Amino acid sequence: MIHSLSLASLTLARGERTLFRDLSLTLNAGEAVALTGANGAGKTSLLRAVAGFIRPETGEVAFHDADANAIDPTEARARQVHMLGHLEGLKGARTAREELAFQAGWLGQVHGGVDEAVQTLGLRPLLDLEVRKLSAGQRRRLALARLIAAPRALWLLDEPLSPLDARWREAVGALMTRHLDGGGLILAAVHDPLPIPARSVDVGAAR
Ligand SMILES: Nc1ncnc2c1ncn2[C@@H]1O[C@H](COP(=O)(O)OP(=O)(O)OP(=O)(O)O)[C@@H](O)[C@H]1O
Repeated sequence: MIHSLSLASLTLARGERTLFRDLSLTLNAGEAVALTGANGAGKTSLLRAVAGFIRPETGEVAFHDADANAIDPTEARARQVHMLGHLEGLKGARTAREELAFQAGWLGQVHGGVDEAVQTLGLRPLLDLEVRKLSAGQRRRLALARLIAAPRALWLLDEPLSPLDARWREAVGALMTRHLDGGGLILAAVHDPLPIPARSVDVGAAR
């Protein structure tokens, strides 16, 4: 299981533009880091680089287990990392129930995981609605279900709380705390502080 994530001297560019240079960061089991910075600073791009969707110009993303052995990045990303982006990866024409079943099949749910996610995220009244008919906050809760249904060590979350109301921010905060208490890791791009203790890293400062 991933016990630490390290970013060493990462430089990221999109097109002609360098977003940031030489960003280094270590995240250990039980810790959360909040990536901050202005619009366009590169927070989402950094999450995507950790997830393996963008190749850095320089530097390295490495995953280690509890014995400090390197985990093959492809293996780590395929089985031990959740990336939850703005677009959430949901299909509008599916019902919430179909979406949950699809996600669970795709990601490999634990026994009873979907039921637990439905319960924890208050999804029961939404199950027969098409995803496109859900509000932004309801859709986000549906997207967050995969974190419960198919547990993985490292959560990469892009503004996870932004569409949620106070009640669900608190509930997702409790979910994050439980994840960290169980040895999980959270790297989240945010504009507002996370409702859990987290180190802040200003992506915009690494220029
Ligand atoms: N696919 C892409 N091709 C080219 N440029 C891109 C691409 N995706 C993002 N960018 C550019 O990279 C820069 C950083 O974008 P990114 O989404 O990482 O910023 P961010 O810090 O997450 O911003 P925000 O706070 O607005 O979400 C932006 O200038 C954006 O236009």
